[in-house]
Amino acid sequence: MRSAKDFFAPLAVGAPDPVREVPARPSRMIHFFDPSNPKMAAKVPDLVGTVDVLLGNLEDAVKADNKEAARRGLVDIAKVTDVGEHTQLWTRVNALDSPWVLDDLTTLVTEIGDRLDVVMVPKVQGPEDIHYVDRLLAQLEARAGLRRPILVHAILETARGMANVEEIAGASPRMQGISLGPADLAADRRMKTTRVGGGHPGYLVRQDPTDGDVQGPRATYQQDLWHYTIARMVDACAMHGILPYYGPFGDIQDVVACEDQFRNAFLLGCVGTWTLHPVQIAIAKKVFSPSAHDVAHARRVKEAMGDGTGAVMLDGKMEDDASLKQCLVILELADRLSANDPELAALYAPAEGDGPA
Ligand SMILES: CC(=O)SCCNC(=O)CCNC(=O)[C@H](O)C(C)(C)COP(=O)(O)OP(=O)(O)OC[C@H]1O[C@@H](n2cnc3c(N)ncnc32)[C@H](O)[C@@H]1OP(=O)(O)O
Ligand SMILES: O=CC(=O)O
Ligand SMILES: [Mg+2]
Repeated sequence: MRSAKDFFAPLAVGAPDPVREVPARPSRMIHFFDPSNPKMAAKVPDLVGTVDVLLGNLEDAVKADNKEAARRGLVDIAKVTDVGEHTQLWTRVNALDSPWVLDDLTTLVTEIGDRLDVVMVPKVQGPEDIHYVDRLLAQLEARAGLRRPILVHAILETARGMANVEEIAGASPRMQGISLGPADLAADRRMKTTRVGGGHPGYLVRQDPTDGDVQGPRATYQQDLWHYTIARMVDACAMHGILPYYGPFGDIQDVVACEDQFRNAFLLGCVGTWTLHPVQIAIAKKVFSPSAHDVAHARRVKEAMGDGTGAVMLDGKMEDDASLKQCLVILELADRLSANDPELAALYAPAEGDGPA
C-alpha cells in the first residue's frame, strides 16, 4: 500500500507533479471519432468549439487492420489542429491486454503528449490497471519532458470493474473520471440484451390485476436497466472527487430515447456523456446544461435562504440548507458553462426581479 504522503509525488523522476483536483472544465459531450476514417477526420476542425471534448478513438469500432492508421491519424490531427481553449483532446487507447496498447501510449505521449488532456482506458478491471497506466504515463511524460500530467479516465465495462469501482476511482490522483460502458458490461455480465446502451422493452413491471383478472388489461412500465450501475458509479466518483459520465447510446436514429437516457444520467449526477454521431451533440448539450428554469429557481432559493441556514417556505415548499446545496450545484454549473458560452450566459442571466446572481 502506498503511503498517503507519496500520493502526490511523481511516479518517475522528471515527471510532472500530479494534480490535486480534477480541472473544472466542461465535458458535457465526449465526441468520438475514428482517426483512420477520412470522412470523420475531415470533420474534426469544424467540431472544435462545438464540443467540449474531442476523443480520437483507437479501440472498439476501429477495425483491427486500421489500428495503426488510427494511431497515426490521431497524431497527425493533434499536430495540425488548434483545439482552442474550450475543447479538450482525449483519446481512448486499446485495452491493456491487447497487442496495440503499448504502442498507443508510447507513441501518443511521446508525439502529442503536450496536446492530450485525458487518456481513456477501456475494460478496467481494478486499481492495478490504473497503477500500471499511472507509472507508465509518468515514465513517458518524464522522457517527453511534459510539464503537466495527462489524466486517466476509466471505462466501467466488466463485472470485476464494477465490483472494484470505488478502488478504481481512488487509484491515482490522475483519475479524471469514469464512464459507463453498457455494451461490454452487458456482455461481461451475461445480460441478455443485444444493444449499445439504452433500455429494453422486456425489462418492465406490470400493474397488479384488477379483481384478480390476470387476463385483463394491465399497464406495464419499462424500467431502467442501468439505474444501479450508474448510481453506484456516481457515488464512487463523488467519494473520490472525480467525474461520472454516461457512455454510448447506439440507436443513433432514436433521438428521443437518447435524450431520456442522457437526462436520467444527468439527474443522477453524471456531468456528461459520449456522443457517437454529430446528431447526438446538440442533445448532450441540451441535457447536460441546466435549464433556464432550474437556474432561475436555484437563484430564488439562494436569495430566499439569506445566510444559508434555517428553513423558509417558497411557492408552498420547504427549503433549507440541503435544498440550497442542491441549488448551488446547479448555479455553479451554470456559472462554469456561461464563462465559455455567451448564449448560455444570456439564457441564465437573471431576469428583472430575480434577485442577485
Ligand atoms: C460500444 C462502444 O465502444 S461505443 C464507441 C465506439 N463507437 C464509435 O466511436 C462510433 C462512432 N461513430 C460512427 O462510427 C458512425 O457515426 C456510425 C457508424 C455510427 C454511423 O456512421 P454513418 O453511417 O457514416 O452515419 P451518417 O451517414 O449519418 O453520417 C453523416 C456524416 O457524418 C459523419 N460522421 C458520422 N459519425 C461521425 C462522428 N462520430 N464524428 C464526425 N463525423 C461523423 C459521416 O462521416 C458522414 O459524413 P459525410 O456527410 O461527409 O458523408
Ligand atoms: O465501450 C463502451 C461499451 O459500452 O462497451
Ligand atoms: Mg466497450
